[in-house]
Amino acid sequence: MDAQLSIAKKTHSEPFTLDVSFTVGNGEILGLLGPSGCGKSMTLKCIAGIINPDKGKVQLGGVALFDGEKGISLPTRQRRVGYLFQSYALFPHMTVAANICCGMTRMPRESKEQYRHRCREELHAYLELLHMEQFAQSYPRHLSGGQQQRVALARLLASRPDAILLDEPFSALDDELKDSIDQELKATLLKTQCPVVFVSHNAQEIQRYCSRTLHLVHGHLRQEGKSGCQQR
Ligand SMILES: Nc1ncnc2c1ncn2[C@@H]1O[C@H](COP(=O)(O)OP(=O)(O)OP(=O)(O)O)[C@@H](O)[C@H]1O
Repeated sequence: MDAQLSIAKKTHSEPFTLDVSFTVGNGEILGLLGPSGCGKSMTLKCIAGIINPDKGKVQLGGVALFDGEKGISLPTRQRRVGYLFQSYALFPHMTVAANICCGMTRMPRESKEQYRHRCREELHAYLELLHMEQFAQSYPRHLSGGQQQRVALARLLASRPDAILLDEPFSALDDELKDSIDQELKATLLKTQCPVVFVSHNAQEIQRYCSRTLHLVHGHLRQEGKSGCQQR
């Protein structure tokens, strides 16, 4: 995935400009690290199509999702980009299981019975991966912030997107839980063979997951460096 984004926004205090350019390979987890307000979420929103940059391009698998010069801007739903919002955006009237399964639109449909069987298997695998087995029939309003965050992550993975954008995916989880899901979740992300952008203000978290880190300061990339951990 290639992203070149340029955007200027008027805020209440001072104008904010974002100017970033980066490439993420298939099966690569790229870290985007920076303090609050530096433009991390705005970068992801431009890729997902929630806001349009003023200029630039976003290419995914040879398809132009956005091209300012050519006037291309695919609607969010056509981009096949899985975006884990900071607010989780779960469907309140659906159980945890239904929230996860409703994302499974790309599951092969050989027969109705096989499809159901595969959905059940995947649902179980994601619930187990994220330590949420006992909450399958719960509703989001009965879950803690950290539990809702894990459901949103499971739903994103279940949707088999072509690119994955994670905005502070562990902000609501305690350290013990983070440690216990770390390795398997990283392996799951790598197995998707998608480009993954992992946004955080926590350098240790980025180091654990990412092979490469971009540092964002006031909307501009400062430097690019190895984070010191092996990706595979
Ligand atoms: N829709 C918008 N219109 C105008 N300004 C915006 C808009 N969205 C964000 N901003 C401003 O752009 C800047 C970057 O915001 P962004 O949400 O990308 O920060 P962030 O790095 O993700 O921070 P955090 O870690 O706190 O979520 C901030 O100064 C913010 O006030």
